[in-house]
Amino acid sequence: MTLFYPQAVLFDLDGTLVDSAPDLTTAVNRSLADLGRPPITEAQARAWIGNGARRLVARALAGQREIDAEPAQTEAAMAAFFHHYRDCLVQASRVYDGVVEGLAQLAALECPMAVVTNKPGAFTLPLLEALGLERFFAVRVSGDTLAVKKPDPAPLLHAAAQLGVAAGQSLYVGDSAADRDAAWAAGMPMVRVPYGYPGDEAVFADHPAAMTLRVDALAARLAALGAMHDAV
Ligand SMILES: O=C(O)COP(=O)(O)O
Repeated sequence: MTLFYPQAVLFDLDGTLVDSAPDLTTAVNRSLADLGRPPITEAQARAWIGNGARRLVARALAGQREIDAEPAQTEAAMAAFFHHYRDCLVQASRVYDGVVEGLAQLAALECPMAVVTNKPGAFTLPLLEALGLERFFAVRVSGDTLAVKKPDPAPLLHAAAQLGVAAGQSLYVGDSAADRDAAWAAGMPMVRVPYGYPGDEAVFADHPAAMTLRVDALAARLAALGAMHDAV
């Protein structure tokens, strides 16, 4: 039997590397206020993040997760969101425990790493830079880098190709059903973090991810596996 040892590790951003829900809630609520609409709670935002900013804003306008069509004010609310989120991008957002340590250990193993997020590209690099994480990632794929976003597999396949590693030789680390479905469709093994914004827990209950691990625990396992590999 050959051990699976990933040649690259790809990471989701919101809910996996960074808890961005408080600042996303602030930006959404400032946008709703501009339109004279009532605010949402942070708990609602946590359940509605994961399919890109536009879907979050549309869900906030509709007041529910499941929506058949975008509410009429979505375009105006999105323009306001882009304005407001710039102002509060890193007020309360924080890196999850174990992330910096884990990324540093993977960097020391010379593991190529990428971020694959549904967040608009205008916010991805500024957020990573403000939190000191950008240095770890050779490749960043955002929600608007391609014409499609997760759960479509294309962003993961694009990131793996940019790193020069086959999808099946890469590992994706995420928190949501969109992450799980994108990884599955890309033929990429997935590790789920034990926190984040799963959104629809029922989906995970039916089809669990491969493993649930914090980023530091994942890095420690890969370091141990690598040492075993080298010893053979
Ligand atoms: O903007 C979002 O929906 C969050 O994006 P992510 O969880 O893919 O990082």
